[in-house]
Amino acid sequence: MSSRTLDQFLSENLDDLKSKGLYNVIDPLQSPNGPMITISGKELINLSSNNYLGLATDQRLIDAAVAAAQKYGVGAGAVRTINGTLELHVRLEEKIASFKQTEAAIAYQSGFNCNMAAISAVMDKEDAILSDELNHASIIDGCRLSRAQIIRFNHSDIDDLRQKAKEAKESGKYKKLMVITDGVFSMDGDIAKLPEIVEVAEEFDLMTYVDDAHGSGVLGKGAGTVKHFGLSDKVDFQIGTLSKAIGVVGGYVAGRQQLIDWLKVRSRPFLFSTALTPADVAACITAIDILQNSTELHDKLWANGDYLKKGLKALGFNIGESETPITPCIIGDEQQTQQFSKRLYEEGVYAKAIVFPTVAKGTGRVRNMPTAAHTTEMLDRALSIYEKVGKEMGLLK
Ligand SMILES: Cc1ncc(COP(=O)(O)O)c(C=O)c1O
Repeated sequence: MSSRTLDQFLSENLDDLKSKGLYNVIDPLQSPNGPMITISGKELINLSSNNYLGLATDQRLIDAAVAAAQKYGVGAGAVRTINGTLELHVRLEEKIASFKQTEAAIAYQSGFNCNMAAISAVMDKEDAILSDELNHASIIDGCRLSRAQIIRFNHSDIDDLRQKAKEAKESGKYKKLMVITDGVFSMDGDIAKLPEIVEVAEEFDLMTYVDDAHGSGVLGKGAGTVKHFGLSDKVDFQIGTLSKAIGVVGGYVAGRQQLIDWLKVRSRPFLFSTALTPADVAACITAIDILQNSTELHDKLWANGDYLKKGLKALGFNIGESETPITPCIIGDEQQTQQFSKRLYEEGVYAKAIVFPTVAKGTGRVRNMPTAAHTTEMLDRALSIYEKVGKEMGLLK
């Protein structure tokens, strides 16, 4: 018998979400998550995946995954510290460290897990964290879990960060201070002002933590935002995901050997959750190998990003201030944004509407994620659908 309290809680809250149009219905894919996808039998141009380089469907990764599953089986069998560490995990961590130009690295089961793990292994209730107000949910949850004081600074506002860092330092209330930022902000495609953030960190002795989920594989010729700015020896924690440009699943911290040694004995998802599967790990190693040996996919991604941006701008859409291939198409009104995304879908483009509370009220947008796997024909077709729907809805002249 189910609890009446639970039933009441769920009905009330589900009804509330549905009445506000905030209940997210999930459309399962009937195809791989490539540049074209199939949903409910309908073929669509996919502009909503984080598979930036097209590696999620790359045959070289698939072959590596199959070979690893045949050699090691489908599961790691235990947590890393019992006997779930296969030689493949060690190779992956060495590979990440060489990719990121750090002394060492540690891999986790997801990027989300990684932020929960790393922040709480180092920070505690006597500490404070300066966190960009637009940081990802996993950073926010990792900060909360650590029980440190969270001090939010205005998005990419270095004066605000400096002022708050100064106050925190001079208050004498905290043992350790850390500044955390995304490397690339996924809703607008803007890049964190890392050189200035590092300067403030040096001034007030802050640890530096950069979550480069959307910058790895994309900036710094693939090595990420920290490399893009030449700051590999200035950032303490370089976080990344293996699920976006790398195309598989997992997350990691790259940094100094001592930091990684500490995370291996103190970060709870490493100690208490089963290791990444052999197939995932082998595919990740192959992906990083590809990125280290060629910039072809990276260059294609940027070329496609520029092409889509120019096309949308020429049509008259507001594409914001993105500095990366992420291309928002800002509509404003929430309902109109939802309607726009729905019409794009009907015409053959899958581009999700992103509205409040994920972004500020009145800045609803359809977010486009071009990838290296899109062809010019696909992008041209998407642009002509944008034009048709934009005109039909009175969004374009
Ligand atoms: C900045 C940031 N960090 C972490 C994550 C979580 O990564 P994963 O999907 O690998 O768990 C995401 C994913 O959306 C992200 O955007």
